[in-house]
Amino acid sequence: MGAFLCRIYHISNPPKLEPTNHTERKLKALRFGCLGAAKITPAVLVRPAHTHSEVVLYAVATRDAKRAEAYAKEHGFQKSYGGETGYQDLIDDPDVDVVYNPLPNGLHFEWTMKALKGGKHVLLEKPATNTAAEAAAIYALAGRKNLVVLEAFHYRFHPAVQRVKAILDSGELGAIKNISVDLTAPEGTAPEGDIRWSYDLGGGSTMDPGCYTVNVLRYLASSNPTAVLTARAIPYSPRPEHAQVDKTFWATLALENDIIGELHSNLSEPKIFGIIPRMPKLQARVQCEKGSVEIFNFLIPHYYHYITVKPKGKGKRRRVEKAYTFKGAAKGEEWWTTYRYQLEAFVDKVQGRTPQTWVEPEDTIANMKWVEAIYAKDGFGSRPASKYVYHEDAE
Ligand SMILES: NC(=O)C1=CN([C@@H]2O[C@H](COP(=O)(O)OP(=O)(O)OC[C@H]3O[C@@H](n4cnc5c(N)ncnc54)[C@H](OP(=O)(O)O)[C@@H]3O)[C@@H](O)[C@H]2O)C=CC1
Ligand SMILES: O=C1OC[C@@H](O)[C@H](O)[C@H]1O
Repeated sequence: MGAFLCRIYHISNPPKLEPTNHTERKLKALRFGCLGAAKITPAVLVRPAHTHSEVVLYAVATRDAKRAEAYAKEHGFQKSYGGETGYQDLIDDPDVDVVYNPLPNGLHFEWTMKALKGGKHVLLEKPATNTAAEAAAIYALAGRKNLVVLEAFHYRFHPAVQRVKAILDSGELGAIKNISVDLTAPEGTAPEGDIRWSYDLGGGSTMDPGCYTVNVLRYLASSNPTAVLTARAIPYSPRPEHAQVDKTFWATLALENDIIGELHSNLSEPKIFGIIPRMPKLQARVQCEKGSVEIFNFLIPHYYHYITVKPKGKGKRRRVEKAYTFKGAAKGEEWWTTYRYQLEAFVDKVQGRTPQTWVEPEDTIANMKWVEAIYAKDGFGSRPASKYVYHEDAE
């Protein structure tokens, strides 16, 4: 219980670097510029930056200049840009090394392409884009310009989910037969007007929690789907503007090596009897020939998680594991969040070091491909492709 409370405390109040280190880090640190005043930025970038000696919270840009100033002051960014040209002004700032892009999904493509065009590395929120073709175009440009782009599937950087994969890869449980993933959020988590309910901005359950279910399925299976066997979704509301915005979806996929994947996400799980909020579901379960492994809370395991391994056979015993840090030399602390581990890897990659793990371009592109395939099967259709056109001669 003490360890749990200590971890929770440090997640919200990470120990800040000493002032001497703060001064030193200006020498070789990466200056981050952040697009928009998104709710997720403090967790993904601001708090992790406080404990990373090579990260400077340099600038933030929002569509409103006053809000940009206030946000910069509140979160410790040195500079702010605002108004209609704010995002582009931030990209054009020669002192920005890295752009963090947590804009609505439908704007990821345009602003990532613009940031790359401006010569910046990009930490890009999930899902990378609205379509697989857009994700491919981003990585093609990044490759040509020798810049780093990472789709922020933060959970992949934490030791917990890597431990589950290591158990599967060890062969202890034999071949994988079935993987089922559930990711749900209680009603009210995404209120009316939230970007997640806008088709034009790339919203919907399959795009939001759903993109993680596709990702963890592919990650644990170490293979890609071959077909979407079934898919069903329910719209957010009966209003015409929500006809293609899924509140919840279920899908069954066939994967290479005879694996079946069962995915479900709900962005607005109704209250029990209309009054009692439901607990979020955050599980991935893997059935294998010789047993099973399940992780509770693969998404944000830094708060709390457990991995239950049930090997089949005489004398084999069920065991429960936890992994807040890596065994061996890899960096980390009990209280490091998924986002902190992710920032470590991202900075390592940009600085030319080998990150502990990475989400490769093909992985991101394949994830978008299968998100789109689910939308094709359930009839909701892919989110609209961006109207932004990148001109090669503009490089
Ligand atoms: N990694 C993770 O754990 C999580 C990732 N995410 C991802 O991060 C992204 C942001 O999510 P979230 O923090 O909830 O988003 P918010 O709605 O809080 O922020 C989105 C930002 O986008 C900017 N924006 C620009 N154009 C528009 C527009 N037309 N409509 C609305 N906003 C606009 C706004 O910036 P401005 O201030 O300039 O007005 C706003 O601050 C999404 O891609 C989401 O999938 C979200 C939650 C968790
Ligand atoms: O990235 C995310 O993680 C948790 C979800 O509940 C949230 O909607 C999503 O954007």
